[in-house]
Amino acid sequence: MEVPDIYKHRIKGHTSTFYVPNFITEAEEEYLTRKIVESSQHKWKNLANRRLQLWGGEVTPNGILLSQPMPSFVDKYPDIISRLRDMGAFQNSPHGAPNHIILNEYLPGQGIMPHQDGPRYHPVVATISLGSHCVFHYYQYKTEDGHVTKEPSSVPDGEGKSIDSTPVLSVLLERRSVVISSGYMYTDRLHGIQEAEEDFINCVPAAETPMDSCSRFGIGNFDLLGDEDMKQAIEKGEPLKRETRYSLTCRDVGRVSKANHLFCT
Ligand SMILES: O=C(O)CCC(=O)C(=O)O
Ligand SMILES: [Fe+2]
Repeated sequence: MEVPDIYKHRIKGHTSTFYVPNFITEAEEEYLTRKIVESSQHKWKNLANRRLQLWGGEVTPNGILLSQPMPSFVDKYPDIISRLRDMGAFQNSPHGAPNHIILNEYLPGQGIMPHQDGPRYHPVVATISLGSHCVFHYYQYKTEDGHVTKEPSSVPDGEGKSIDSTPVLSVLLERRSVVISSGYMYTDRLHGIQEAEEDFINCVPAAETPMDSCSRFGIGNFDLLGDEDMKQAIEKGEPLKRETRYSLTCRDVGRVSKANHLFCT
């Protein structure tokens, strides 16, 4: 499979966010999904509204990865790790490629609250979607006087800050796609997925909405979408029904410990 060049896939108006449709093939999606569905129950961690698995090891509260081998279905077939490395998604990260993956499972109706992934990771995350689309929203904090922040880094660490409920960017994540969030989108913005069984993409062309002049239909990546049927459904204003979705959120942890020897790489 030809490796995509990340810079061709930048979301207009957002210098540090990239969207690549069909990052993995249908056969790879089917294989990966089967491996996930067949994985043993004890690998899952159950949260209140979704469950997840950690691949590549656990990260300590101090931000050290207690490294474990990745499953072969992310570094042999399909070799997602090398594909991400080769496309340049992690070109400035300590290892040039992800060494840790959080797999999330969402049933229709499940989502994730707006949050930041925090300083334990190098500020880039590549999120691959399997099985279903979803709509990924990025948000900004309000300042203490209630206004939104204009400049990246103008608000310190987000704890306790209130969040502006109007997204700064919404991205439709098709199944088999990857979205890459880096730079200020990682360090200064939040991201989340609303709890919904179907998604209604706003059909008002953004030229008529003041929020973001670069987005069409309320999403910033309409022009980058790969699935013509989905584009037509959006143009017709049809709701997009969610199925069970698996997300592979790939990250690079700078500090790694193997076999109980702590060292920095
Ligand atoms: O599932 C997703 O697409 C996002 C998950 C996420 O934000 C996270 O695991 O930190
Ligand atoms: Fe996250």
